[in-house]
Amino acid sequence: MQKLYDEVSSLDKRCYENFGLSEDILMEHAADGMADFIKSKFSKGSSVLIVCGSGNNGADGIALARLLHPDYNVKILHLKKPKSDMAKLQKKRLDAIGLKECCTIESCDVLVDAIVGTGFRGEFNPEISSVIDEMNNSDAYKIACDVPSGYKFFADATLTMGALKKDMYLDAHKEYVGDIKVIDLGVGRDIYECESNWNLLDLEDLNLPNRNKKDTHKGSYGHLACVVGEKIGAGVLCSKSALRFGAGLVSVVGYNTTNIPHSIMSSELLPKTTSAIAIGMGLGDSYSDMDLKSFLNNDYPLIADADILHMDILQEILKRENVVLTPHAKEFISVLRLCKLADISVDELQKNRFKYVELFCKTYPKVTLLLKGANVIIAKDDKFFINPHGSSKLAKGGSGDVLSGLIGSLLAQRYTPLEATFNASLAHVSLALNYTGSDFSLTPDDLISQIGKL
Ligand SMILES: NC(=O)C1=CN([C@@H]2O[C@H](COP(=O)(O)OP(=O)(O)OC[C@H]3O[C@@H](n4cnc5c(N)ncnc54)[C@H](O)[C@@H]3O)[C@@H](O)[C@H]2O)[C@H](O)CC1
Ligand SMILES: [K+]
Repeated sequence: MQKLYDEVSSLDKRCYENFGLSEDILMEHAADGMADFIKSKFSKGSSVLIVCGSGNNGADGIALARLLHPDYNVKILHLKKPKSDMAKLQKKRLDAIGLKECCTIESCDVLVDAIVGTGFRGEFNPEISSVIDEMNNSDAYKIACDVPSGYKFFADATLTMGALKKDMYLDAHKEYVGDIKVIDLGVGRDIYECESNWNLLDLEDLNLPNRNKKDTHKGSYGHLACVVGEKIGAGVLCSKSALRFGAGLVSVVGYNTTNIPHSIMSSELLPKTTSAIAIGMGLGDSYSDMDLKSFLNNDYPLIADADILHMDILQEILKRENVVLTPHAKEFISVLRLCKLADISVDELQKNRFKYVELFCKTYPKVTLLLKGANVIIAKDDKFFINPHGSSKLAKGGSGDVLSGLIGSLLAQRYTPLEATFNASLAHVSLALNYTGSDFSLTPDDLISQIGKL
């Protein structure tokens, strides 16, 4: 797990004040980290074009040019005259060793975007936009210094300074960042970083269910009751995934339980041995609120997904102690509307995913939320996690039902709601990563059949 930050200038300040490391020292380490990265990937003599802006992001780029010259065929393009004190200082140092400047985006092996970093505001003017378009059309290996400029530069790798920035994990930014690597700035990351409520999940954080105890039986692993309605297929996918992920027993529950697999049980009412409930997937609108209340008149841990996220009964669900909500963007705006927290468009949500998740969690601190997306957000109270390992392979009907089953299974096996949710989410993305077929071909059944190989 790695920490994520809204901003790192306060962390830089700690370096100046607590460790006697000046801005200059931090910048030299930033440039050195980028130089090491390039040296590890490209042999001496490779051509490197560095495009610089006028602030400290540009200054990082100018320092990089000095460190690579003359072993590499370095060219520098100043889009604007150096303006910040550090950019002026770095330019003076570079001028002292003499380096060719160029004025167009020439063909090169490595192209470094040091136009703007965290100081970017507003929009680019057409001139800079067209340079970035040219850079994007280059065949070079593309490196973003700190962050891709304005999230318009398509990087193969983003070399980010000091610590991970939350903004890099906004869904829309996933196209631009490429592989992300943190560069240490003169002190180890553990020393540079301070507390943060936001964390990035690593695949290694996955904690799978275990069967280490020998004297057990199916009841030891819980019983998930999956309340199904009109579209039975969704409930079946959820149930099959839950059973495969270790729940001792799984039942589909409701009025429509025909044609279900032999391994799944069925009943009209909640089974007595129920230890967790999954509700919402394929529910349709055939149940009255009274019917639904009969499934909710208990305090079992519960995962709510899909159709139920649009229903008034959600208010009742949110009062429960151990509840997990797994909306996608459209469902989350419905949840926010039902809760009278915000009436917003999907677009507004996607631009401000972190803010609206924080708003929801502040109002419902007992609820665990998983907001689906290119980068999944998992949150409870003041703890926030981003799972960035999902891929477009998962963009298919039924993937979410499998995820609900994984969460429900862990809830039934008595993981806490937060643990159940982030472990299920990590398992879900791992299933897609492990799938060896073509990207477009993954089906929910493929996901379920991979569970046994985790
Ligand atoms: N710990 C760290 O992350 C460190 C980061 N470093 C680098 O410093 C930059 C941030 O530098 P700063 O000077 O604050 O800002 P920028 O260079 O990103 O941008 C300011 C620069 O850009 C111009 N500008 C702003 N908006 C626009 C716009 N819409 N169009 C055109 N130009 C724009 C503005 O006029 C300024 O001139 C960080 O990203 C790192 O790369 C340090 O190296 C040390 C530690
Ligand atoms: K940049």
